[in-house]
This record gives sequence, C-alpha cells and structure tokens, in this order.
Amino acid sequence: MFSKNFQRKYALTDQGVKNVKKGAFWTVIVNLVVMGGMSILYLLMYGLMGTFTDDQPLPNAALLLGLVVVFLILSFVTHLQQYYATYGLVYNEVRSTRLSLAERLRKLPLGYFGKRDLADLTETIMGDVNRMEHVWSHVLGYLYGAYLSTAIIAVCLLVYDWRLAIACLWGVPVAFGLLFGTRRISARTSERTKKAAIRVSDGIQEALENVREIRATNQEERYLAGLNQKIDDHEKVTIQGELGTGIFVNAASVIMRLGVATTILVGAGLILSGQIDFMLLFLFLLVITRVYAPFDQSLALIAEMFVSQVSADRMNEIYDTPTAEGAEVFQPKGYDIEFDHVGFAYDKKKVLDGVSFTAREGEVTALVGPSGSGKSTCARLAARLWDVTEGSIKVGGVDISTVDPEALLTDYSMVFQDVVLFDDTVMENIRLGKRGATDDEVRAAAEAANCGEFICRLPQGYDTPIGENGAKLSGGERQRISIARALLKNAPIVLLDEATASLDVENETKVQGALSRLLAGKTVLVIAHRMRTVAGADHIVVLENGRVAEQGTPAELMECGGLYRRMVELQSESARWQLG
Ligand SMILES: Nc1ncnc2c1ncn2[C@@H]1O[C@H](COP(=O)(O)OP(=O)(O)OP(=O)(O)O)[C@@H](O)[C@H]1O
Repeated sequence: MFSKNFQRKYALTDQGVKNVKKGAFWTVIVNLVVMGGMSILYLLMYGLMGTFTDDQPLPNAALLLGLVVVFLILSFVTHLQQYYATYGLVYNEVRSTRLSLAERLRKLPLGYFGKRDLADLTETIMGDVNRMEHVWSHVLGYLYGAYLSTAIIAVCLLVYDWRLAIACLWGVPVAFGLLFGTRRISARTSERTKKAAIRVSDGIQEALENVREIRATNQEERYLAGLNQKIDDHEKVTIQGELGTGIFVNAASVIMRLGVATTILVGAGLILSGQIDFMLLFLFLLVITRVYAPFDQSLALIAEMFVSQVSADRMNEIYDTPTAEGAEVFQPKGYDIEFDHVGFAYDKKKVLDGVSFTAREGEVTALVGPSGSGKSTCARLAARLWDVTEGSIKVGGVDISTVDPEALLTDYSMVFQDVVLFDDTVMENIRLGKRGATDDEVRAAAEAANCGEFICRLPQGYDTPIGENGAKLSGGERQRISIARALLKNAPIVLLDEATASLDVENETKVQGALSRLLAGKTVLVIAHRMRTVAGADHIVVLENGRVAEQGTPAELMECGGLYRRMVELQSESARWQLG
C-alpha cells in the first residue's frame, strides 16, 4: 500500500521503487559507516585525554591505524554502491518512463490530444521526466536514507543522554515541518511556472508553424511582442518561485543549525553541574555535524521534491487516461461497416446524433453534407480513432469498440485531408503503408498513384529526404504519396477524406484511375465536397447538423429533391461562375 502510494506520488515504475529502496539502503549504510569513522576519532580523543589527565598509556597506534584503513575501504565501497544505486540506476528509469509514456500516448484515443497540445505533451515527456529524474537520483534515496539513519542515530543518542539528544536534534523536525508546511505554496508557484513555460513553448511552436501566415499578414511585430510578453511572464514567475523556495529552504537550514548552539548551551550547563563530562559533549558535537550533513544536502532538494509533484501529476494524468483497448484478433465476417444510432460529442459538444447507415463491402458509400455536418467525424469513428459515445459501429458484425485499434487498423487504408509525412525519404514514407514491402512494390504503388513523375524530378529520386512533415513537397504531391501508401497497403476497407482535393484537373484524372484500382471490391467510405466526385457512388449518406438527412443511390436522392439535390444544383451553378 505504502509502496503503491509512493510509486504514484513520484511517478515511478516498479523497478524505480526498487531502485529508490536500494538507494535509501546504501545511504543508511554510508551514514552509519561515516558515524563509525567518527567513533574512531572519538576513541582516539578519549585515549589521548586519558593519557593527559589520568597518565594512562598512549592509545594503541597500530589498532587505530588498522581501524582507519578499514574505515577508508568501507567508506569507498559503500559510497560507490550508493552512487550507483542513486545515480547509475536512474538512467534506466528515465528511459523506461519516457518509453512507457510514449507507448501510453500511442494508445490514447485521439480525443485526448485535443485536451493537451503538442508543446504540453512534449514538455511532459522531456521536461517533466527530466525534473523527476533529478528527484529520483538526487532526492529520494538520499532523503529516505537520511530519515532512517537519523532515526537509528537518534535512538543511540537518546540512550546515551536524552537531554543532549533533544538539544541536538530538535531542529530537524522543526526545519522539515517548516518546509512541509509551505509545500503548497511551492507547488502552486511551480504550477504557475510550468504553465508559463508551456505558454512560451506554445508561442514559439505556433510562430514556427505559422511563419508563412504571420509574414503574409504583416503580423511579425505584433506576434513578437506577444511572444516577448510570454517570455517576460515566464521569467517573472520563475524568479518569484526561486525566491520563495530560497527563503523557506534557507530558513529551514538556519533553524536546523541552531541545534549546534543549543547542544553547546545544554552541554555546558550539564558539565558545570557535573552531570556529564566534556568527552560526552565532544561526542555529541562530532555526531551533530554528521546528522545535519545529509539533511543539509536534502533540504534544498526537498523543495524540489514538492515542486516535482506538479510534474508527477502531469505524468500520472497520462497514465490514468483510459486507453482504447480491445481484442488483439480481428476476424470479421466480411467488411460491411454498420453505423447503428451513433452519437458522438467532442468534449461536451454533440456533433453526431442517431446516425445509422451501412457501407457495404464492394460498394462506394459517400458521405456528403454541408461543412461541419460531421462527415470527417464519421470517418474517424469508423476507424476507431475516437470511440462513439452512443450506439455502435460494427465491421463484419464485430463491434469495433471491442477490437484493439492497432489490430483493427491493419484492415484499413486511409487517405485523409491532413496528410502526415515523416522527415525521411520518399521511399520510406510510402513504405509505411506496408511494413517490409520491397523497393519494387513501393515503386509500383508510387507509379499507380501518379507519383513517379515528380519523384524522378527530386534530386535523389526515391531516396530524397522530404523534410519535416513533407515540407519540401507541394500539397498535391503530399496527397499522392499518401494515396501510394494506401495502394501499397491494399486493405479491405478504404477511407477517403477529400482524397483528391489538392490535385489539379490533369493529376486528378490520373489519380482517379489509380483510386478505382485501389477501390475495386473493397468497402469504401468517401467524403467529398464536390458532387461530381460522388456521383458514381453506390450509396450516398447526406448529413446535416450531425444527423442523417437522407440516404440512397444518387438517382434516388436526385429524385426526392432534398438536400443532396440542392447541393448538386448549387455546385453546378458555382461551376459556371467566372471571375469578373
Ligand atoms: N477535434 C475536434 N474537437 C472539437 N470539435 C471538433 C473537432 N473536430 C471537429 N469538430 C467539430 O465537429 C463538427 C463536425 O466536424 P467534422 O470535421 O466532422 O465536419 P465535416 O462535415 O467533415 O466538415 P468539413 O466538410 O468542413 O471538413 C464541427 O462543428 C467541428 O467544429
């Protein structure tokens, strides 16, 4: 129970908890070994005092020297173990944590990414994990080890002389009490600093992504002023936070050190009243320096531990969000996609309500409707990129919410409006469609999607890197690459969202040819704004305000004179529209 709470509090993996225990164990050993060293010093002083005051023989030098050598060796070995347990093991922990966060993000429904943007999530995987790394390596093992070793030493001191023990140790709980009492303030400032840092990253990311629009609209100065303001705010809250933490940490450190003064005062009183001898006070003064040392180190870090709570919470939030799980085997009976009274809301905004239709295998089903009517949402739900909030979607009779998204998507090819490309070569970007596809298969798919011609013009042909998200390609070229990917994958279900929107007329005709090869015999769900693109569809579903307004073959819909017919007529009119 303690272990689970502890693990969650510091966002540790199972192995991380074991590492902290190891670190604490070695810290206790190190502190006790150092105390052992103090004891040698004490014995030496005790022997010498005996020689001076009571004419006793000099302490045995060979024995003391032997003890010093044993102490040095023990000290070296235990420090090494402590170093490895606290610093060495933490790098594995950082690696495992980043991987497990990334793995978790990979499985989260897309809706989650609307709540936390890219800069925010990157900050968690990089910044928050970095901060926790410091806590895992510099704080936890040392601090918990210091608690334990101090408890052991405190018991010994209390047995020796409880009055001096209290005079010596009272500052420790008071100093920690002060820090614990103010941890909410530290956590609040840390949260403010984090938010300010994310606003700066967001601002920079936005500026880089939209540099073209910012220049085109002459907004550079205004934009930079906004960014400067965010950077200034970040600086201000960071300084405030550091100052606040500094005040509490230094106050705690001073309070703890007051223990030296009280030990001397109480000790002097006890010596004067003849209750203890000077050597006992000397022993306590020796011990006190060692008791404070590990805490002194931890006091500054304990403040870091409090502010790290914000980072741990942000990491836990990712771990706590339910992932889209399901059976790893997907064996549908055929590939009909059946929407049954599907409702869906982004956050609280309902965008689909009671949507029912079936996209049959071997047919092209087109989704049409005014902008914002929910067409893209339907396509995303059909691939379980989001989960429906009402009703169900079945593929070949299997409810897709019971299937692992990864297993499900092996049967889908998708060509969406927003094509995602990677900073890799053209060849590898197309090969993503089918893991392990040969170069020849990739080339054949590229030719079929009418990519061959522009790829030949690239400086290194198929081996040309295309830049971040395909920045070196035109919109039409990017879209053709994504069609080539789909052709290569050759999955039984094809989702097309405005697949040919960025193509010129000549290219569009060529790609339409490639698409008809891709679509033959498959379950096809097409979203298209242009009515002529869907005129050849087998079934049309017309959406309006998230509901099915009408559905049927193109001819049936033209006949009944509803929204579809109005849209067709409107588009024919606009096709005749000319500039001037
Ligand atoms: N990620 C999102 N978060 C919140 N709301 C969204 C999101 N995506 C879409 N919406 C909203 O859901 C509604 C349906 O959007 P959707 O993209 O499905 O419509 P669409 O018919 O495909 O539109 P278009 O033809 O313009 O692409 C719209 O009101 C849109 O603002």
